[in-house]
Amino acid sequence: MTPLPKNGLYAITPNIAETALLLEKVEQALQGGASLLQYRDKISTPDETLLRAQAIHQLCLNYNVPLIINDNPALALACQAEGVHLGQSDGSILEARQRLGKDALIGVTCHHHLSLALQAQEQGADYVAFGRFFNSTTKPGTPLANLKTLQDAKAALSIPIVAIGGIQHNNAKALINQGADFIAVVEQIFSADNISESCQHFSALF
Ligand SMILES: Cc1ncc(COP(=O)(O)OP(=O)(O)O)c(N)n1
Ligand SMILES: Cc1ncsc1CCOP(=O)(O)O
Ligand SMILES: [Mg+2]
Repeated sequence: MTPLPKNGLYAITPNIAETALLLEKVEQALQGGASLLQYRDKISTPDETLLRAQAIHQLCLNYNVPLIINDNPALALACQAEGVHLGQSDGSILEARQRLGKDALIGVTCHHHLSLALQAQEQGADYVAFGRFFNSTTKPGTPLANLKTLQDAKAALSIPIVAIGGIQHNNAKALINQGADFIAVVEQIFSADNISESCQHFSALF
């Protein structure tokens, strides 16, 4: 099991129909220094998803980067990923913990609510995620968090804090300064002409 790093860039995969292209882009993100990777896929069939998750996990192992599976503890177990990310409607932390074991990394979406984060921490989450912080084309319309959310969270929580949503090279530093241990990014990484370079720019902010 690759452990959770202290901080850094958390790369999250976009929906990409072609598996070879997805894997190529994931490898470029790993080469660019992403310290955590989430496989998030809202378009593939369960069979495709398993094959992709296994291939992505092999890449992550090569770079010593933990793989987090979005939404789906069963898939995390099947591909032996390091963990799972749960939204507020994606099932309980307790169930995921029972399924994946004590060493699994479990992350939880808390939008802009410190109360949800405190609850998640109490229930054994390994990190909490706040956001979106800015306009996001990947997931528009989710509730907005702000810098005060991060400051309050930093003061109240002992587990790592992830910031997500519309994060770009020019707005990430403020989030890190206010307490984000990880910045989670889809678009500005995976739509870049040079994915590795984009990751290097983000990683250099830590
Ligand atoms: C690191 C991170 N933070 C938040 C989310 C969003 O999770 P969720 O609210 O379940 O929404 P979907 O991603 O499933 O659409 C995330 N995936 N990762
Ligand atoms: C999954 C998710 N949850 C809140 S915003 C978001 C999308 C983040 O993607 P981007 O970095 O492209 O805004
Ligand atoms: Mg989800």
